[in-house]
Amino acid sequence: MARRCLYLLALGGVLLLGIATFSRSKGLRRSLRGAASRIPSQFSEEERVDMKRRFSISDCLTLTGAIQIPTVSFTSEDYNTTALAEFGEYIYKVFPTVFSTSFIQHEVVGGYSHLFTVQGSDPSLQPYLLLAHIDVVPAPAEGWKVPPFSGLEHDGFIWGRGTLDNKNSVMAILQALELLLIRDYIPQRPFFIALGHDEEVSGKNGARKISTLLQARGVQLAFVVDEGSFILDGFIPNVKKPFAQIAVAEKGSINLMLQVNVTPGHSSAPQKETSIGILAAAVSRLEQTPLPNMFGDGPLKTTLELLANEFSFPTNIILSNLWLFWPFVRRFLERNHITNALVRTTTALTMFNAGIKVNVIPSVAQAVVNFRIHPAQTVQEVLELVKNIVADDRVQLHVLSAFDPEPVSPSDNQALGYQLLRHTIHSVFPEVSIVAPGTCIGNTDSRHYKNLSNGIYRFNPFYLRPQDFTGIHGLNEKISVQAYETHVKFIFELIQNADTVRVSVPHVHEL
Ligand SMILES: CCCCCCCCCCCCCCCCCC(=O)N[C@@H](Cc1ccccc1)C(=O)O
Ligand SMILES: [Zn+2]
Ligand SMILES: [Zn+2]
Repeated sequence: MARRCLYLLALGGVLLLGIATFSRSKGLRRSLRGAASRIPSQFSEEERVDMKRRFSISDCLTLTGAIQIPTVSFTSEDYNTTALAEFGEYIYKVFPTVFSTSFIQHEVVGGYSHLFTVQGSDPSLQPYLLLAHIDVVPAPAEGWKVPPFSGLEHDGFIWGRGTLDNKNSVMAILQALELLLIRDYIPQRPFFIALGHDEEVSGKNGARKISTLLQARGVQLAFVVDEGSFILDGFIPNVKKPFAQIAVAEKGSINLMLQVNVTPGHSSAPQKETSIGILAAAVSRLEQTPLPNMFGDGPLKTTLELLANEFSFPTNIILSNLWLFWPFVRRFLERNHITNALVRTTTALTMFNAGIKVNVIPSVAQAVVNFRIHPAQTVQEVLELVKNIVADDRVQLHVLSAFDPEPVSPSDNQALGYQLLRHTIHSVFPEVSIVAPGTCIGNTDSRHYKNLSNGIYRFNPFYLRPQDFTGIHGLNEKISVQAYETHVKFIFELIQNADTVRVSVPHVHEL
C-alpha cells in the first residue's frame, strides 16, 4: 500500500506530461476513471537487472534464460518440442504473479502455444490482443561472434537468436504485465496475450488454433498488436530522422513449385533441351520480369507524404506533390531492394533441385519461387501474370501454399488500436515526431486473427537500422539492454493507455 502511495505522488508529473502529449492527437481523450490509477513506468535497479536476466541468462546456477532455450522451428512438422515445453515451464517459473493472479486465465493451445485471458474490471469494454511468438528460425553457429543460444551480454547488447524476433516481445509482454500486477494494477479493459509456437513455419498449429478457440467463444477484438514493423532508421536514403511505421497492411504470399519432366537418358547424346535447361530458362524469365509496380495503391503514398518535410529540397517538394511527380517516385523506389518490396509483388527463387548423377539426363527438375503479394493484388492475379511470363507448357505450376494480402486496417482518428500505438510511441519515444502507416513485407501470426478484428497493427517498439535487419533470420542477432528495457516500458504504458485512452466517436457507444 505504501508503495502505491509513492506511485500516486509521482502521478501528478506523469499526468501533466500525459496531457501535453494528448493534445497532439485530436481523436483521443483520457477517461477520468482511468486517470486516478495510472502507474509510472519507472523500474528499480533490481527490477531492471531481473528483467534482463530473465530474458538472457536467468541465473548463474541453472544458466537458463529465454534466449538460451533453443525453440527452433525447422518445418511445420519439425520443431523442437522439448525446448518449447521447457519454455512453457520457464515462463511459469519467472512470471509467478502472472500465473497466480485470479483474474488471469492461462491455457496451453496446440501443445505449446499459450493463451492468457486477462479479465478487465470493466467487461463492457471490447478486449484487445497482444501477440508474440516463442519459436525462432534455426541458427547454425558458423558466422556468429557468440554462440547463438548463449544469451551473452557484450558491450551493452544481449546476443542471440530471438533477441529481435521475437522472444523480446514474448518476454516484454509478460514482464510488463508482471510488473503492473506487482504494483496492484487491475486492468479495466479485458485483453488476451497469445504466444504462438510455430509462427516461423506458418502458425497453423499455434496462432490458427488460438484464433479458432477465440472465435468459438464469440470473442470480437477492438484491435490486435503484433510484430512486423519498427522505428525505422536509415532505410530511406536522405531521411535522416528515424520515424515509426505501424504496419496496417501485410503482403500475401505464394510458394509456387515449377516442375519439368522429360525422358531420362545418357548424357553422351543429349536432346537439344534438358529438364534443367527448360526450368532454368523459365525461372530466369521470372527473375528478369518483375511484376507490375503498384505504387499509388496501398499505404505507402500516405507514408511518403507524411515524411515529405523530413527531406531537403527538392525531395520535400517532390513528395508533397505526388500527384505530379509520382512517375518519377515510383521508379526511384524500385532501385533499392527494400523499397522495391513495398511497391510490387516480389519474386524470389528460393529452391532448385535436379539431377542424380553426372552422366544422367535427369527426368525431373523442380524449383520453388516465393512471391510476396502487394496489398493491391491477389493470389489469382499473380498466378495469371506468372503463367504468362513462364509461357511454356512443359513447365508445370503447382501451388504449394498461398494466401491473399491482409485487408488494410484503419489508421484514422477513430482507429483505437492505431491511435493507442501512436500515442504510446509519442510518450515513450518523445524524440520520434513521425508515426506513419505502412506495409509489413513479411508475414506474421496476426493474419490468423483477421476474423476477430479489423484493426490489426504490427509494430515492434525499438529502432531498426538496415544493419540490424540483417540479424533477423541472419547472423549475430542482438538487442541493446536499453532497447529491451524500453520494450518492457512500452508494453507497460500501452496496457495502461488501453484503459485510459478513448477515441472520440460522437453518438456511438465507446469501443
Ligand atoms: C516508407 C519506407 C519504409 C521502409 C520500410 C522498411 C522496412 C524494413 C523492415 C522490414 C522488416 C520486416 C520483418 C517482418 C517480420 C516478418 C516475420 C517473418 O519473418 N515471418 C516469416 C515466417 C512466415 C510466416 C507466415 C507464413 C510463412 C512464413 C516470413 O517468411 O514472412
Ligand atoms: Zn517473428
Ligand atoms: Zn521470423
